[in-house]
Amino acid sequence: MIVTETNIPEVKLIAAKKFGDERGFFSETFNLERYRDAGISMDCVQDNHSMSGPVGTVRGLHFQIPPKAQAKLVRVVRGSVLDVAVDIRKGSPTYGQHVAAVISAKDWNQLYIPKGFAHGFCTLEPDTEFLYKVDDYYSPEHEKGIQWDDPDLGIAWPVEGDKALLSAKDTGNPGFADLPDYFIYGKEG
Ligand SMILES: Cc1cn([C@H]2C[C@H](O)[C@@H](COP(=O)(O)OP(=O)(O)O[C@H]3O[C@@H](C)C(=O)[C@@H](O)[C@H]3O)O2)c(=O)[nH]c1=O
Repeated sequence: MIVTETNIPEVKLIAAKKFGDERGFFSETFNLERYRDAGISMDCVQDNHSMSGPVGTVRGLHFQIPPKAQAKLVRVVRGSVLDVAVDIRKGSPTYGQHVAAVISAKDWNQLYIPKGFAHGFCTLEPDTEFLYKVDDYYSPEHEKGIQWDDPDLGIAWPVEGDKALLSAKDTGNPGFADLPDYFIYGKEG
């Protein structure tokens, strides 16, 4: 496995090893010890799997607030997405900045998103299947969203605002300027 830093050092791109043979392939997609040694410390408690039919489906930007904040390790087993992580840690040198990376079944890559980041993605292919591990349980009371296409964030989404397919919930998310200081840099836990 190869771990690469991104423009926000705490967000990491991972290339998992894939062993191909005449049957198909084998891949370790998570290994507590090895990921920890690579600086990715996650006590995962839940695995999630979503499928998005149409190209241009947008899910996000989402996060859970403390004490139910979640780190996420995301990957794609069918299709591809533009995956986005926005730094929402007040006082962070990269506050308000984001990482955007194509995560795909073909590239077999993963993105590690620590606590203190809002996360979302836009599908680039039909029927994209998105898998992710999280290190705290789903808690609707702690769940928050930010407007995915807020111009303040400057995210180059691969879909026009009026063509994106969103959940009803995600059409009503507040803008970045209205975000309370849920996370303080250095105290994300
Ligand atoms: C996230 C989640 C949802 N659900 C339920 C609630 C709801 O009825 C249904 C669909 O939920 P949502 O519309 O919130 O699903 P979705 O928009 O896919 O939410 C996800 O988006 C991505 C970008 C993330 O980063 C995730 O953390 C999560 O917020 O699934 C769970 O039971 N457990 C979960 O962990």
